[in-house]
Amino acid sequence: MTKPKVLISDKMDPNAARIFEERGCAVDVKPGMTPDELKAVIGDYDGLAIRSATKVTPEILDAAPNLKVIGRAGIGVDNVDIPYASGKGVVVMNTPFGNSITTAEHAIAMIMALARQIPAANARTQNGEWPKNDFMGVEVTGKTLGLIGAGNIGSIVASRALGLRMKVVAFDPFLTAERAVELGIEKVDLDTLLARADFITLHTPLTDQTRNILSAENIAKTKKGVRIVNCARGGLIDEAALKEALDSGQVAGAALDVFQTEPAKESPLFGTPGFICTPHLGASTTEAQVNVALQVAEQMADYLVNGGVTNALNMPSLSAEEAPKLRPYMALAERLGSLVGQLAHGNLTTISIEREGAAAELAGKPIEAAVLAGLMKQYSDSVNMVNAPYLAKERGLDVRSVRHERDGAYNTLVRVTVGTSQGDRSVAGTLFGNDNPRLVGIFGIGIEADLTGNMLYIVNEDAPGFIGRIGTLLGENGINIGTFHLGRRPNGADAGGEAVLLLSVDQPIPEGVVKEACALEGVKVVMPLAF
Ligand SMILES: NC(=O)c1ccc[n+]([C@@H]2O[C@H](COP(=O)([O-])OP(=O)(O)OC[C@H]3O[C@@H](n4cnc5c(N)ncnc54)[C@H](O)[C@@H]3O)[C@@H](O)[C@H]2O)c1
Ligand SMILES: O=C(O)CC[C@@H](O)C(=O)O
Repeated sequence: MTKPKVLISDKMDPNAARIFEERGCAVDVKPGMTPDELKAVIGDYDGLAIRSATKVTPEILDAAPNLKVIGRAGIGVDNVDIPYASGKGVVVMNTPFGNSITTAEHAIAMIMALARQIPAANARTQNGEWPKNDFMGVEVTGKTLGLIGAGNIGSIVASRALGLRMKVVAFDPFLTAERAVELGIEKVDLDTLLARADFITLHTPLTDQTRNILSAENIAKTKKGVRIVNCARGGLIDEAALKEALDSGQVAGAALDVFQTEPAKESPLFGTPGFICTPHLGASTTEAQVNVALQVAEQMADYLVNGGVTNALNMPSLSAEEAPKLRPYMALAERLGSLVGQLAHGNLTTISIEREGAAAELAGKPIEAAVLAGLMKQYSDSVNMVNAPYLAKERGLDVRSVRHERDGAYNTLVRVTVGTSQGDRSVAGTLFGNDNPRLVGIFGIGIEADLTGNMLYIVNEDAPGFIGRIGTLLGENGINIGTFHLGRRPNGADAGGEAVLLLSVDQPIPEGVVKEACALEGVKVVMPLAF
């Protein structure tokens, strides 16, 4: 088996390359490529490991037909076009905890640096000035810290600030009252935070809701002499408004690790009294970089080699332990999705995926994604488990997953039902011997078959002589029948009802033969299928 190929395109701790190699991937390390250079080589790779410098744009993704996974050694993935990657079926992962402590410590360092004006005092002292009277600081003890965003990093900042005997108030719409109590902080609305905080620190992602959360208007609501820290993302603060507020004294100090435009080689803020900055160093400690490099390489290799999914932003998680158990179910689910997609006519509006018996004990999302991949392949060639749920959503398909506790006739069963403008259509399958996907029902008719290769689905009046007629027709056209499966409606009835015939054949069935089969006496439906 050829090894999956991974490209590390940003500066990353060497442990990443070591782990990739140990886990069975071939790895190239090429930090600092231009977008054109990356575009020229990305087609060769199955995985791309990045930090923040590489921008994964639609143009790069279009040039990457083999790419299966992008791994961000860090938290923020704003340098990856995730919707576009999802549309291309590429998994995007990050390492959400590896650098949180380090970044929280950077925020605390910024708070202390602002409180005691350490950078300016350092520069002037080293300049030989000894400016002892110019740097009157403030204590942080007893002061109020306003956290905007109390997730991983925000809550670590809170714990350190409480250790420094600060009071902590937090604005975060997703912070529960219980979690606030657990953290020892007070949950408040944004205006209250702005009015009460002596120091404000930002720890949210950059979203439409958080962009310019510290706007001119909101900065005007702060306590006069507030000090502001941003170690999250540029764009959370209106930099022009911050400059004005520093000049007017509304804001006594501001410390930015991140800027609206990076690298920030120039800014009106540079040189402003009370302003300090670092070049996006929040995650830059040896410990954090080893953590994120190890994690990203482990996660990506796990996906490329074993199919395990951890910390993906566009796909449900799946442990390397679960992956082998789920693999035969994925094959079953994809074939059922494909079958129902090929058989159902009319406008598909809903799809329900039911799991019974052993299947009910497994993670539902990957099975759902595999059914959708099988179904959506009828509409597009480039569908896989990653992009199928997005494509289904785009088409307005209402997807439901149902887990039944009850025991049925099979010890494991997956049933897929699509709602169409012509009514519901349902197919069901099981695993034989734990890993052999097998169809056990079409549209309520019990029929057992492997879903494989080229097949022919026929519904006919259940009357003597039909099997001979279809056999003769295929034989006369040189088409060899591999397997032959029969079922009748209603299940267990005698002759005279409706029969279903599912044949596997050794070659695709020409259209002319399909037409001739349609013309046979008693035939209601003939459909060639392919798996
Ligand atoms: N400077 C660096 O080098 C560096 C390093 C790591 C992370 N980061 C950045 O730090 C930020 C926080 O990371 P994290 O790991 O704590 O993320 P997280 O997802 O754990 O926490 C983010 C928090 O923001 C909250 N939030 C979302 N929208 C909000 C809104 N409109 N108002 C208030 N709160 C809102 C969420 O509820 C969540 O609790 C991210 O932007 C990340 O990219 C920067
Ligand atoms: O990789 C870095 O140096 C920055 C990482 C940081 O911005 C993140 O979001 O994890």
